Amino acid sequence: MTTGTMTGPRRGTGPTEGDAVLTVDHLNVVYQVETPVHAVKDVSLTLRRGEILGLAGESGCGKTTLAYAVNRLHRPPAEVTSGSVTFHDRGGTDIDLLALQREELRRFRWAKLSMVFQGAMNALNPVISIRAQLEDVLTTHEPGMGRRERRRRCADVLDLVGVDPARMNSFPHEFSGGMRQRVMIAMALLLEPQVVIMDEPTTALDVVVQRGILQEVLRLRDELGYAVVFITHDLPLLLELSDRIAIMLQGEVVEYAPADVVYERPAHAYTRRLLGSFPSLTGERGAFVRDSGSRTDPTDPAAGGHDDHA
Ligand SMILES: Nc1ncnc2c1ncn2[C@@H]1O[C@H](COP(=O)(O)OP(=O)(O)OP(=O)(O)O)[C@@H](O)[C@H]1O
Repeated sequence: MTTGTMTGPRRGTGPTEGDAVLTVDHLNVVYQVETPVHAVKDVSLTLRRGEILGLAGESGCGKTTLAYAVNRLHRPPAEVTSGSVTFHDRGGTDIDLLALQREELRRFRWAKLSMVFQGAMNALNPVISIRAQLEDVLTTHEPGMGRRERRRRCADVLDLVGVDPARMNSFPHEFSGGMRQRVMIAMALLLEPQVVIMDEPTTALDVVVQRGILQEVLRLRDELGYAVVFITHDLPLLLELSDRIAIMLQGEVVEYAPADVVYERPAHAYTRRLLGSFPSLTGERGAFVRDSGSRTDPTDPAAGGHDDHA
């Protein structure tokens, strides 16, 4: 699915070289089934602080397997057979993610690195209020936080993603899909992580709602400084959003470069084929997520504002 026309790729204004927050080094993941599937092959990537890294490639190329392994969410038969994943914490400590024990991992996830999954809007518990679900994350990770502060943090984070905090006591079914997805993004930002992995976070939503949410993710990235690994089939969208893009093919990263370089001088034949398969990249070009300013006009549905209230 594409999100319509565009003006071109983002040009390198991203974070400076060297300030890495996450390093994936020669990572290999194999599904140990009867005929083993080598789903991630020798992948090396560096995510810089505050960077948006787009990960694209056709269905089955290993994007989700890679994202899960990075966050240690993979389950058997998936096995990391070699390589390393290092998180470079803000305080200067390096954390070997593949070596974390269960309790350390529990503390790490959401707090330092959070993930918004495919179809995440359906991950909310329908019979528990939004407030209770957000507060639950805070109670688990910040047990010392007082009730009033918890409530304030939940309200703040909902406000950040464009959900009226006055609706905090509502249940997920009272929200539209777009608003539920905003709540999931709020949850992912609740503990102010340094990295957010978004795996097809908005593909279930219509194009206008999708753009509104992604504009928000970009604006918040500028405000809060987290880095994003953004996974989608939608290459035109990735070109708009990302500082750098990695293209995967059959488990391997075959192209890894700034968005404008991928667009203008793709090195790999597969990238050229992929670019050619999106008419919006070769036809007339229109609005551009990044060019629409920090906040969209909520009264202008074409601008992808907050028109997805339930
Ligand atoms: N449980 C499993 N057992 C065996 N093979 C699997 C399993 N899960 C995934 N695979 C295989 O691993 C490869 C990578 O799958 P993965 O879901 O990571 O790809 P993807 O790029 O995220 O696809 P999509 O875009 O459709 O989500 C595919 O060949 C898939 O068939």
